[in-house]
Amino acid sequence: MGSVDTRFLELPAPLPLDCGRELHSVRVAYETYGTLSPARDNVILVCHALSGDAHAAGLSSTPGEAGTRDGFAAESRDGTAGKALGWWDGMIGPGKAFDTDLYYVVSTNLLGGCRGTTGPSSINPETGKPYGSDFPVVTVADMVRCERAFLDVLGIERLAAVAGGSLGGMQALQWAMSYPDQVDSIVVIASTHGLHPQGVAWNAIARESIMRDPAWQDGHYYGTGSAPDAGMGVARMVGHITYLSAPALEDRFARRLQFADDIRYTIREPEFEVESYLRHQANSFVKRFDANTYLYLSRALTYFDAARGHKSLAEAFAEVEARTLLIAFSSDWLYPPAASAAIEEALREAGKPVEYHLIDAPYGHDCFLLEEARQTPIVRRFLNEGDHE
Ligand SMILES: CC(=O)SCCNC(=O)CCNC(=O)[C@H](O)C(C)(C)COP(=O)(O)OP(=O)(O)OC[C@H]1O[C@@H](n2cnc3c(N)ncnc32)[C@H](O)[C@@H]1OP(=O)(O)O
Ligand SMILES: N[C@@H](CCO)C(=O)O
Repeated sequence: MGSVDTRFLELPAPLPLDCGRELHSVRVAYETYGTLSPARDNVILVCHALSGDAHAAGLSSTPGEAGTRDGFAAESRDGTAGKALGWWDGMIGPGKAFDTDLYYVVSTNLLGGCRGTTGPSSINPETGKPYGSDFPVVTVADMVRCERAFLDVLGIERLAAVAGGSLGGMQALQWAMSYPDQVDSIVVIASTHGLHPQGVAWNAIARESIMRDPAWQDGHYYGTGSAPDAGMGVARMVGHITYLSAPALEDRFARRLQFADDIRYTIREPEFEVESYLRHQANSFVKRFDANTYLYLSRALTYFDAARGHKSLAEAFAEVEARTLLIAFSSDWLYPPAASAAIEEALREAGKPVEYHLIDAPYGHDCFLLEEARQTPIVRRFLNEGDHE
């Protein structure tokens, strides 16, 4: 893809939210890849998961600029100094799953984010100070409403597809329910119609860890010189473990010790390799992510329940017009294959076109970021079939 710029756009009108409040002066960070067709009918919206951002593909030409908090560094998945590779670079580009020779791929930072789109670290126009915990609680439906309003500004009415993994997959499902006549297809990967109680519980532990850090200061830590990095580091450790699988950890770390071939009788040192790995994940995360955004996004993904307000999931899908592609991974216990199977069953019951693929892979939930080669032919064929309908 080469170098890509993150751009920013202000929504022209206030954004109404599920909680009853409105957000004024909403800014959206976004990137685009490929060429918009004259008929504007080749647009794929890519939605990111918890810790992603608008930079989905290519090398960021403006590293760090998408972040709104001082000190955020653009992340590099390949160690390319100063230029970060997008989080789904293996899936977006010429000849890739989301083929930029054919499609105009649009990626935004979601509402509530901390990488350029309005979120808790943004300035509240009413006070002139960062919102902090005064930011309204947002839902997946609010994120999708924000994406709809953003696309309106670009003059894009209809989407060839909406795609995403995890929380991104929830957004894709929500698109098909909120705007059924504006979406041709959805690609829902490693996602769910509603997180199971164990997933809700792990998210609750992560949020508690942030909120119990005294540096959180009831959510108003911006400009105080301290931030709940300790709490958020622990939150990421918890979260990161839920994104992996027990066999993957066994295979990669076993019970190997970090420094010596024997224990040291310490409680503070990360003696096991897996402990050291977790600390590294925590330390790199706090440099690039805002704790309040973590709280709000974690809340939004636990609230998501496609069947809420309906008698059944099938009834919730009654208005859906999009073709649906579901992909799940055998080792993903957080967003388990059973959830994708339940979505498939409900869509079939509602008489909607759907296909479900279960990929046997060992890396847990993060498979959607790692198993790009095996997702690619499935996604390409699915999108190609839609083009010929
Ligand atoms: C989904 C979205 O919308 S975007 C969000 C996607 N990005 C993220 O989630 C970022 C954090 N997550 C990850 O890195 C995920 O594991 C993945 C799936 C994206 C990448 O997986 P992998 O490439 O397998 O990375 P891995 O888990 O091995 O971590 C590698 C890092 O751990 C470090 N590491 C490995 N072993 C150890 C150890 N024993 N001690 C300390 N550090 C260690 C490596 O040095 C490397 O550091 P670096 O990232 O600073 O270069
Ligand atoms: N590793 C991903 C998984 C969340 O679903 C993230 O941090 O966004």
